[in-house]
Amino acid sequence: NRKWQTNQVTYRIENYTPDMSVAEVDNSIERALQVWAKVSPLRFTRIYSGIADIRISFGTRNHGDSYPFDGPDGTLAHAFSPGADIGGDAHFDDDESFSFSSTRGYNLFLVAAHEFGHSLGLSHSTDPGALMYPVYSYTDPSTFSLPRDDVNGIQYIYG
Ligand SMILES: CC(C)C[C@H](C(=O)NO)C(=O)N[C@@H](CC(=O)O)C(=O)NCc1ccccc1
Ligand SMILES: [Zn+2]
Repeated sequence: NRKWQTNQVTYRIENYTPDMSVAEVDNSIERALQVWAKVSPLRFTRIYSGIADIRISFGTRNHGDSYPFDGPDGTLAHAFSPGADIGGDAHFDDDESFSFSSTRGYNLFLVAAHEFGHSLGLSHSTDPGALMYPVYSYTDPSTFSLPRDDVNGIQYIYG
């Protein structure tokens, strides 16, 4: 697992899903990054042009990397561990239905928080209660608190 060599990490939202409003996507992404900022020295800055460390995009099937998505369900998203170019980037499968507040479809905040764990250098956890557990399970975003296993994981990498 690589790591970012600076605590200042930039991100750019490159496109949007039709499932939610722009404001809801922005808010979900920002809150998902704050989950990790809160328990680490990492600080995230949004940029609107140029090359960001974490490039966030929605796509289906072949979407520009060697890991095509698989249509509805199955893989929901993937992200690359820290590094240049595709390193750190998070891609969301737009054949999924993403949601903001309802439990319909997959909650974008939760999926993004999991993906950004990968973008920061975390792999999957074997702890079923962890955010980095391989399989999505809904928890109320308004009461979400990062599980201890994930806190330990990020603090092991970034101190
Ligand atoms: C092998 C990878 C590419 C599978 C992929 C993933 O882990 N992405 O980070 C993924 O979409 N996993 C599904 C589960 C699966 O494919 O069996 C998932 O629910 N990931 C999103 C997730 C997982 C845990 C908490 C929140 C969100
Ligand atoms: Zn994952």
